[in-house]
Amino acid sequence: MKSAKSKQRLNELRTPARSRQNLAQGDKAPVQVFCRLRPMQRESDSPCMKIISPTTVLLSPPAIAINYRNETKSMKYTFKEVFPPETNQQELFDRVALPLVEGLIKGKNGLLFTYGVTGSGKTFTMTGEPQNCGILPRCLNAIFKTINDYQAHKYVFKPDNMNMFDVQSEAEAMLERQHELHKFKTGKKNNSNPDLAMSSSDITKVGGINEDNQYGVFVTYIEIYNNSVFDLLEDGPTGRNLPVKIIREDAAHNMYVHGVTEVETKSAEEAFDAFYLGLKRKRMAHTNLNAESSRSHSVFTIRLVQAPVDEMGEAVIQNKNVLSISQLSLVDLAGSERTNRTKNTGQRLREAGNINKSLMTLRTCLEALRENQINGTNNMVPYRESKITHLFKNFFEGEGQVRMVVCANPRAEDYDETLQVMRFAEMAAEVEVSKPQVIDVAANMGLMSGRRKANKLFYAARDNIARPEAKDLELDLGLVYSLGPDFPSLELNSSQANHITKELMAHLEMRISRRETLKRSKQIKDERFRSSLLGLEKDSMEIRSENQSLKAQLMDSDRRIRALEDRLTTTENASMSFQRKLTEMTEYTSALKRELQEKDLLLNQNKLEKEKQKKILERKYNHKIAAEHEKAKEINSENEKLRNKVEEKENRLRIIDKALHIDRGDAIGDCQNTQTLGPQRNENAAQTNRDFTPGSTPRALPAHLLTLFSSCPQTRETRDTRDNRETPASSRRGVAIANPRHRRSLSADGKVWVEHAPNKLVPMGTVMKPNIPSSKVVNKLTNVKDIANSKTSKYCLISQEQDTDGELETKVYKGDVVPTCGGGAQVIFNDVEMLKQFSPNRDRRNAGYRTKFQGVTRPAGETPCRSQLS
Ligand SMILES: Nc1ncnc2c1ncn2[C@@H]1O[C@H](COP(=O)(O)OP(=O)(O)OP(=O)(O)O)[C@@H](O)[C@H]1O
Repeated sequence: MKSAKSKQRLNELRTPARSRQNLAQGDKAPVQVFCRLRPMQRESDSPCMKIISPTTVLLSPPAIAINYRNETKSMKYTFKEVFPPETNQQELFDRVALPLVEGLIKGKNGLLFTYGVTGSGKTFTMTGEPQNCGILPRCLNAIFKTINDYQAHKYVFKPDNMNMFDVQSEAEAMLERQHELHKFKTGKKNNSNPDLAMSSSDITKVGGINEDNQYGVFVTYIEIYNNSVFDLLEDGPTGRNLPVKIIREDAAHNMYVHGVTEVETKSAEEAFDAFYLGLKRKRMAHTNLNAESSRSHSVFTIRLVQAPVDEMGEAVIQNKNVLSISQLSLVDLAGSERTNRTKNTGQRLREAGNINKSLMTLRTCLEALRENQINGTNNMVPYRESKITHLFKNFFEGEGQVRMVVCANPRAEDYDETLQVMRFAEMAAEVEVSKPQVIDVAANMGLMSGRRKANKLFYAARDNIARPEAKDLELDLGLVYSLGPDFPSLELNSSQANHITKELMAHLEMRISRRETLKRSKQIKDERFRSSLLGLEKDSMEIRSENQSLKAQLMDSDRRIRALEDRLTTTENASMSFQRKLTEMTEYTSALKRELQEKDLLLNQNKLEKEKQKKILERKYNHKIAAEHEKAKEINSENEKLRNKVEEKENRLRIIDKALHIDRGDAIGDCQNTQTLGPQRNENAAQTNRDFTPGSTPRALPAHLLTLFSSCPQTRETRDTRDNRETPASSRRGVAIANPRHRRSLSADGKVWVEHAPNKLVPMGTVMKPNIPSSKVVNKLTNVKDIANSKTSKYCLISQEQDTDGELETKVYKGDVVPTCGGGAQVIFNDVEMLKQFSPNRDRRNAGYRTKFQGVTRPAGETPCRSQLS
């Protein structure tokens, strides 16, 4: 029951934005609008603004103004305060921002805008220049100078990512610090800009700090660009690649950027580091008006977390509900220039459109708010239409100090834009926001003030009490142990001074009772101290053992790290050597590739050359083949002619044969030689003549042999026989008759042969030729004497041809040489030997190098020629 009550009470103590309804009417304050005029750039420039009082400016339309005809009247605009061009940064800070810093320290929210045309000095006012810092660095310096002695250790306060904070114990915070230290060692970059450093004498210290609190400072830096929110402090990619953040409402209905990086900073320098890191990432675009014109709104927020220390004045109370969180948002708005004036196009135009739209929404929101406040209406204010208004909705709807510095460039060229700015400023100044309320959480919890100081003094006394010089030490222990006010005056100067005795008695009694109270209090404290000492001792022992185990872990980790480092070195060496090899191999491969390409090229060239040659040869051979075809045709026609002639001759021979049969007796009688022959021989001759059919031999003869026949000298009788079939018997005397008696073995008859081998023969190799012992070999029968002489009696013609299967066929035509009456000779062919040779591969059955005889005709009783294998 008690805990529920205390919880409720703690919830009440928190300082979220409260709704306006809960606040009294008197708790409102108008938005404070200041005006700062920047110096003129050129002396030749004519101004359109004049300061007529410390709070008023006069804006006069110059002749170049767009609305010159409509607005010829000069207008007065009143501000909380007007700062002339010569106002320095410190003055401005003191007047405008210092109260916000004071409010922040006291737990109040604050919002400060700089608003104005591009180049009017917004960034100069907010950030400033090197050695001439603006509001932002001065705020940071002032905050840290003020809270410096009262800062909590880092990570005691930890953002819970829902716009609130957790409170961690000292041990947890220490662990995180160690973790960070390790991270820092392994390469954290320093973004600090020394130019922002200020001499400590220039830094203002704010009063009114609650010394019984501990403080933590957190900064965020966001950019609103093209109506999207980007976290400028987020680790990772820069520029447009940053992820877009969304605005959300926390449990206390405060708006915040969800997932934004909140950096805890312990000094102004650390905060500058964060600021410069964000600044680096900020988009700066160039326009025709200003080479460094900011195209986005940037919001730098400082959140101050404070929590009361416990009753001992030492550690922060470990309860997130007692935290007080205040924030100061410093907003540098983008320039409010007209787009047509800046000559923007494309992306720039879109940016300018978004900038103008968001500023317009700001204006619309403020107008609607003012309308509601003046008329008591409850019209919807379109905060959500732009990110900037959505984010700061609480300042207008809830509570907080809102201030605006309107920056103005008094030159005439800026009149039109400045006029708009002035109107906006005038309107904004009429808007009221609720004053922030501060609740003293510690007082509500029953904690005495001065705890921290007492604790400090206690430690100082404890440290110094043992020293010899301690007796001279003046310790202000009054706050801690006091027996009340000093003794009253005890001088007894008369007997009627009883009242003095009474006073003394009363005083002494009071002191005695006070002493008793202090004694009791001391006893209680002693008890508590003892128990807490025990607790501490216990904690200390735990910490010691934990420390030892952590040390062991650390050593182990160190060992592992060293081993990993060794491995890494080895791997790196190996990797380098592989890299070298890889490079070599790559070079080698590329050399080989080059070689291959060259070879391919050569090959292709050769191929092309060959193709060319082939085509040339084809053309050549096609010509030749065509010529050969022509020749073959001619030969065929020649053959045809010869065949006709042969047929003609055959016919004649048949006629002769007939005639011979009819007039056999006469014919024999006409021939003298035949008279000596017996009837048997005549019969043989007749038989021979019968065997020798006119058609057989000539048909088997090749063409050139027919030529031989025709080339043989012919007798008148034969000519007559050919010419006249009915030639008388006496006239047929000269017809040569073959004598078959001379036919002997083809190889052993001992006769003289004429071996006619017209062509160069293919060496037969495996074939045994017939044995012809005495022969005369001729290639051409040009001389008749070769055959028509007394010795030669046999003729043999050897021819080689290819058969239809492409096999070599050797034919030996044999015949008897019979002298003719006219002194010539005729050959009577009576035998043909045909030798065919087959390749063993052609027919397995013929394997063994057999030679076949085909179509061999030979006279009876003769030994056939033998072919042998070689
Ligand atoms: N009060 C001043 N005193 C001296 N110089 C000033 C003052 N105000 C502005 N300037 C100078 O004017 C220039 C433009 O100022 P600044 O960049 O602050 O303009 P801006 O309004 O922020 O422009 P943008 O909207 O483009 O960001 C700067 O070089 C700055 O030094």
